[in-house]
Parts: sequence; structure tokens; C-alpha cells
Amino acid sequence: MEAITLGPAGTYSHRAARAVADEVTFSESVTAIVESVADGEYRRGVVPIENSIEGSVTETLDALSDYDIGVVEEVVTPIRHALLAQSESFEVVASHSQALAQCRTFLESEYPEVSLEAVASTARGVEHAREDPTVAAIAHPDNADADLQVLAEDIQDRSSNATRFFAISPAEERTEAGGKSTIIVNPNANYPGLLLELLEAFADRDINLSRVESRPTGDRLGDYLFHIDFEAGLYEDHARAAVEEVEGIAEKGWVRRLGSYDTRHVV
Ligand SMILES: O=C(O)C(=O)C[C@]1(C(=O)O)C=C[C@@H](O)C=C1
Repeated sequence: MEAITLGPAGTYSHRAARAVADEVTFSESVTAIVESVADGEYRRGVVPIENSIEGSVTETLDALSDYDIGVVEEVVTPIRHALLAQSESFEVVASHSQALAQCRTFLESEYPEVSLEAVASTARGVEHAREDPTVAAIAHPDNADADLQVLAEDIQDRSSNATRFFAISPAEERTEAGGKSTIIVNPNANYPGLLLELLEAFADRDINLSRVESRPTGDRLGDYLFHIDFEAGLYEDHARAAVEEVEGIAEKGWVRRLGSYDTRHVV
């Protein structure tokens, strides 16, 4: 199967996508990836959801609520960044904004004078570093070769750096099988205890939540959507009952079930 992910070749998304598809195609926009899967142009997309140091990838969360897709697998991969350049004499470090943020302490202490440039992906930063000797990149060390050296390895601020990706599908391919599930809730209401009620639907059934993220709806200041991941499959009665209760609480808005899935760990 073919999957579309964040490119060019050599990104962490590419590493995650190789685990779910034998052919990988690239785009430089997460939103464009989600859109092309929602349209049915691709049967699979692989997009970053959250990182253990920097938290949510908000562009992905917003695309998942703007387009109708399914989640069919979760891929977790360790992120071990290297600093790559033609030589030590560089003035700019180019990388994805998440990668720059994950290496903030290293950059401030070792290279306080350099300027940082956010680009579409870590591999796009590698391309800049190949073209321009004044640019260094932060990316996976496998991007090094005879022209681009590894100046430092494992430069992320914490050794336990990992990113979670979703393998997404067109909405028709959603499944209820799997040990985890994701829903997006737009309650279209705002009263004391609303979030507590939503969470109690799971707590009362002893279902563990693994992530709750609120994102602005974009309609009015103070209106939020909730992205909820929980540790149960939608094939299970207690999970279905919890989501039905949430649908009752959100009757003025909507609830979207993105599906149930299992986790794959990739190095
Ligand atoms: O730029 C890449 O290599 C990506 O795959 C994107 C991304 C992200 O969006 O978080 C993925 C993993 C790392 O956390 C850094 C960047």
C-alpha cells in the first residue's frame, strides 16, 4: 500500500510511514496530507500528533477536525536528533519548528550566536545544509553522508524523546477493532462542569484516558473542541456506552469517532 507523509525523504514521518506502507510519497504540508486522504486520493497518510517534549502538533489536530478521516494505527518512534553540517563554520540552524524546540537547551548552551530558521520538515533543513555551507540542520543522523557530517548526536533536551504518529485512512475505512480509540467532541455549549461531565462518562466506566487536548473551534474566542484518546476499543460495550453518553452531552454540537487502533513501536 502507498502512504503519503511529510517530506522530503529522510523525515521522522518517513521513518514512521515505512512501517505502515511499502511505498511512500511526500508532501510538505500536514494539512495537505490529511486533505488528500480525506478525498480518497491516498488510502493512507502518516502524520505527527504529539511529542514527549514539545506536546501536540497543533496543525495536525486542526486538520483532523477540519477533514473527515479515520485513524487505523498509532506509530511511536524515538526521536534522536543530530546536528548536521558541511563544517563547524555555520551561522544558521534550519529544521522543523518541533525539532528546534526539542533541542532548545543544546542550541542555547553550545551555539548561542547562531540564528534559527523554521522550515517545513527536518529533511528540508538537511537539503538547505547540503546546498549552503553556512546552514546546519537538525535531523535524524541517517541523513549524513560524505558531504554532510554529524557534528553532534543525541542533542534533544531529554534522552527520552519520542513522537506519536497516526496512520490515517479515508472515513469509510475506520474500524472499531483495536485497544485504543480517538474521538473529537465539539460540545457547542459552555457551562460550569461541562468538561467534568465529558470526562465522567469515561471515569464512571473505568476507562483510562491517554490524552485530552482542547483546541479553539476558530468560531468564537473561548469555544473549544476536545480531542480525546482512551484505552478501549469501540467494539467494547463500555467504550460505546461512554461515547453515547458524550454524544448526549454534546447534542448541540457533534462527536466524531475517528476509530480504534493498535500501537506499533518503530526505531
Ligand atoms: O520534520 C520531520 O522530520 C517530521 O517528521 C515532523 C516532526 C514533527 O512534526 O514533530 C516529527 C517528529 C519530530 O518530533 C520532529 C518533527
